[in-house]
Amino acid sequence: MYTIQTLNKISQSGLALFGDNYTIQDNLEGADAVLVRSAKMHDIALPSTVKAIARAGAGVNNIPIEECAKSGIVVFNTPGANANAVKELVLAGLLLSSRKVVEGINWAKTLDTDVAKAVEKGKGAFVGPEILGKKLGVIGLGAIGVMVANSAQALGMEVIGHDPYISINAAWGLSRHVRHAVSLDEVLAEADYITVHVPLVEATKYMFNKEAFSKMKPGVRLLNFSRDTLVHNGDLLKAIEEGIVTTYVTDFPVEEVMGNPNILTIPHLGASTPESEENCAVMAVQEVKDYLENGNIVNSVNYPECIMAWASNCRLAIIHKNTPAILGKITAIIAGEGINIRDMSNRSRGDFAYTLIDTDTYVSEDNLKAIENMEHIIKVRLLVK
Ligand SMILES: NC(=O)C1=CN([C@@H]2O[C@H](COP(=O)(O)OP(=O)(O)OC[C@H]3O[C@@H](n4cnc5c(N)ncnc54)[C@H](O)[C@@H]3O)[C@@H](O)[C@H]2O)C=CC1
Ligand SMILES: O=C(O)C(=O)COP(=O)(O)O
Repeated sequence: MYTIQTLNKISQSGLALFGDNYTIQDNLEGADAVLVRSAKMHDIALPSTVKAIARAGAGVNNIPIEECAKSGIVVFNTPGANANAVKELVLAGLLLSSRKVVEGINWAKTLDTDVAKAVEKGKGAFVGPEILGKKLGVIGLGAIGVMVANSAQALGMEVIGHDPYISINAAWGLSRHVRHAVSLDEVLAEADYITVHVPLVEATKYMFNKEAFSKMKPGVRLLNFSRDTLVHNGDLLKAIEEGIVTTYVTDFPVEEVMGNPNILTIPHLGASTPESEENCAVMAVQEVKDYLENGNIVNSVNYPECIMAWASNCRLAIIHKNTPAILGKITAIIAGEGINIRDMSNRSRGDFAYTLIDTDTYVSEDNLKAIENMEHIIKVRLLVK
């Protein structure tokens, strides 16, 4: 039996996949794994029973992934599972940043008499440009950025993209019409519209600051469907005052940006579609189940990918530091008991590593303890098929 805690509302079609061997609860007591969306986990003390956290979504800045790695908690996310939902809202955001639809609707709501006449008289206040032929800069060409770039191109925009770390898969998916911008400055200088699709990490925090705004084309429209603090809000407000930014569309409103007529605040709706919620939940549940039951690691953000088909009925799943000679010591303990190893896989990522070992028979309690007590070993699990 396994116990799962959900920290946010997770789609039922995903949770149903857990099946009878799982209990789902809303507290951490005895939890083997946690499912989360945007809830902040940095201040939550996790019990030692927790082996995995799955973020049903893309961004993991709400989870202390380094600390989790140190204590042997594997953190997963669901790459691409909500990308289409975000792409569709970004396309809406592009249009809303241009045409004064929100302002116009709000004004129209105030009309109650002689409406048709008032509309024709007042509509001149809500003129906004078309996006056709305008230049869109896409910063970050991952799951979302690629979809946005391709769709904007199909809508007739000229698209330039910047991503120094673009993956081969993403590059394969990118339309050949999207021009490669070698530097961020190139995008800032040329684009009429800029949309940002990078993760929030130390290196990207406040990437839109005073210096970046000073390099932008006056009148630019900026879209942020990624995270609040990618943009320095104080510098943004000045850039709006100075006429550099015409409209800022954000999916991450905070107090500082509320009430500004040039800022459209969307209440973090990027991934809020039934399709995306289901996709994310299904992927997150599959990842957690595969890890808890088989020891396989797929789509982790703090541990290496490691997948091995069962070669016997007994498996050791060992999380350890990525340090020399550790495998020899583990296998020496197993061999000392006269147990044969049928298959083995060892993968590393930065300071951490993971080893799966399938043995002919069960390693004894004493020797499991001996492995657990070795220097650089973080967590040991014995799995049974
Ligand atoms: N508004 C919403 O509801 C949602 C927001 N997001 C946000 O969008 C972000 C991106 O999501 P995905 O596209 O799914 O992630 P992804 O991991 O597929 O793509 C991120 C891309 O950013 C690139 N990148 C990293 N640092 C960069 C830099 N300094 N300059 C340019 N490119 C850089 C990476 O190489 C990668 O290709 C997430 O991290 C999350 O913060 C994601 C899903 C929903
Ligand atoms: O996946 C992401 O990074 C998101 O921002 C989506 O967040 P949510 O799952 O809607 O709370």
